Amino acid sequence: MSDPSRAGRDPRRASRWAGVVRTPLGLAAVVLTLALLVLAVVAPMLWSADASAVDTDDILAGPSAEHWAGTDNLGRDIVLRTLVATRLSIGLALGATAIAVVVGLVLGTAPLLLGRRAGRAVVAGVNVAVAFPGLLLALFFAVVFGVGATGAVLAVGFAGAPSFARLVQTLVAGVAAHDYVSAARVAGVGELRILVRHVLPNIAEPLIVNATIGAGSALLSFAGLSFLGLGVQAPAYDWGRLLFEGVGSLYVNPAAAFAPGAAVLLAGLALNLLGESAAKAVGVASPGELSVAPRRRRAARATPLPGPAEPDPQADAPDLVLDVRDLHVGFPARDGRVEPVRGVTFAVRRGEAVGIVGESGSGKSLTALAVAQLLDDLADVRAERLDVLGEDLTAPGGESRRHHLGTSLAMVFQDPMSSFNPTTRVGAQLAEVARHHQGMGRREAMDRAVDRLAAVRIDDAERRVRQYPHEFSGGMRQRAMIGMGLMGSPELVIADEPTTALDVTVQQQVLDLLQAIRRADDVALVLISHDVTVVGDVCDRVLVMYAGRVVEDLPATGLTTSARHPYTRALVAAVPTMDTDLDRPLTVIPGRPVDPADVPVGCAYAARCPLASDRCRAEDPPLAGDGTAHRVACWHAGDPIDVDPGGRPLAQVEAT
Ligand SMILES: Nc1ncnc2c1ncn2[C@@H]1O[C@H](COP(=O)(O)OP(=O)(O)OP(=O)(O)O)[C@@H](O)[C@H]1O
Repeated sequence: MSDPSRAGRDPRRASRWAGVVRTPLGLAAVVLTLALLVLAVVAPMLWSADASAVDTDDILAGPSAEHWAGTDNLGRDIVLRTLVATRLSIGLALGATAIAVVVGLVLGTAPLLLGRRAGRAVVAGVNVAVAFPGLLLALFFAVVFGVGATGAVLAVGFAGAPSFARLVQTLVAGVAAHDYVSAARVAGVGELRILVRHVLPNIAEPLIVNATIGAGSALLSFAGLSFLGLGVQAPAYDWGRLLFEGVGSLYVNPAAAFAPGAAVLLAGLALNLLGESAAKAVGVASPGELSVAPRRRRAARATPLPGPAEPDPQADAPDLVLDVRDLHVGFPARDGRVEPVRGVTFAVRRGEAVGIVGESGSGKSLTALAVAQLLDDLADVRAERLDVLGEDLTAPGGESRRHHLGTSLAMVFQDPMSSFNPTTRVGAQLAEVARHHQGMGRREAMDRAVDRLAAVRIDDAERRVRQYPHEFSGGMRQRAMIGMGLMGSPELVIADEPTTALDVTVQQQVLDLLQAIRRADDVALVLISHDVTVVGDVCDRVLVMYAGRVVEDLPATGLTTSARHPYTRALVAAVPTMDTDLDRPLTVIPGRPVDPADVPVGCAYAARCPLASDRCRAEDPPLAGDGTAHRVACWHAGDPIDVDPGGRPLAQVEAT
């Protein structure tokens, strides 16, 4: 019987690497590199003695049948010496590359592991170092570490480290922005473990490719250092040293410099071509194609705001899982600061399903990310209160908070493809949560993963846990993501557009699943969507967001009948129903959503609102309750809107 774990091994990865030899250039590079490595091993064994044999009768001889590249000033054969020098030359280059990669990895991953300030200092230091030409740095370090082979290895290694550090920073930042890293953070997994388990495996390929190219450059740097007399010292010799000696007799025997020069050229070319071919085959960027590192994501802690903001009327309920008051999320911008979330207040009770709707850019996701502590470290999160499952996120938290939220808060992201680490089997990713938080052993955690996959209605869960994410369909991946949330005992599930990326046929399955989980264990659900119908069907209550604020908070059942804010009414009117006259253009909300960098005075919706008055353009209405659970922020809440015979607000018809 075949081993299912083997069956699940990612075959695409291996075949990508095999693609290196499918191009003539790649094949030539592989053959040349292998030949070099073989030579490095066998040449000193075969010809070391002959290459050192002094022949005072035949010094500085030109090329001949016996000595193809002539002899040096002690009558030693140049070709043999060049062949024997392969081992030291390649060895030194690989040693220096290893140093560059290790130091680069330490510096490149530091921003992820260290705090914001220290991380930035490291990034700044690396940026300054990258600005210096590599050879200049190598010369500087060669002087610092002293003349000789060891000093040269350290010099070339440290000189190459900044560009590797920059590369690693870029790669780490790219991977750290993926949802599976966010998911691991929500699960309370520490940064070091995230780095080892999720980040490093996903940057290994580009790192190997770039290290190969780096080895080619190191080889050239060595030749340069030895040529300048700063590298390998006699009686040892590498290609650079031979070049140095050959140049001394250039006018007597030019071939003495040509042979080691050609070796450096060939070896450098082989390694560079190999790296470039691998980059193309594997589909990663080589150093020249890499851009400046994008920002990484790390939990931005909320700063307490002085109160008081008017609480959600149900904030006094004893069973709150979420109590958010006056939440602001800002980012540094060119002209100071933009604030896409501008004072959001709401509460969610145990077992309650609350939907958040609004057009793109209204601040829905930022609100959810602030609650899950997943915002970029540049985000400035302020709140009068930000209590999640009884944990005060405006206060510093420790391991126990991480543990509590890791098992009680689950996050489901929009893109099921990026929600899982592509290099790790699904079961192992689910099991990580149980092993980390519940202290389960490998077997027990895997059993639970199987159980949870079965709970989210994935057939043949025993086999599926051993598969990689790409072997799952989109809908299955999304269900598996929900299954990951169920590895602990969640009390709150935050789902950010969980069905947007899915086929319509599986959307309903995922929504049904969320409903079933909620009902079975009295789990609270915050469902973010731009689809009013989805939220209306699934949730008990709906928060309507506009320009970073909640403009209406109403029971889901009242969405079509008792919405009072003109924006909510417009959102509902924009959804086609069975009665919609399909011969007429569909209703749209005129104008554009507000740019967070340019929020107008007064009500942000005024410019698009058919009811807008002078007061609306001057004063921003507060989110006020009417004694029931219904809250609305509008000076004209519930006023009739003149409509045309098709039910479209007249102001909107004019504008469209
Ligand atoms: N890191 C950031 N820096 C600056 N602005 C940001 C950042 N992240 C988000 N924004 C801005 O904040 C606003 C709200 O973003 P958010 O993702 O919360 O919107 P949303 O309502 O969830 O929209 P969508 O439905 O498109 O996801 C957007 O205008 C966005 O451009």
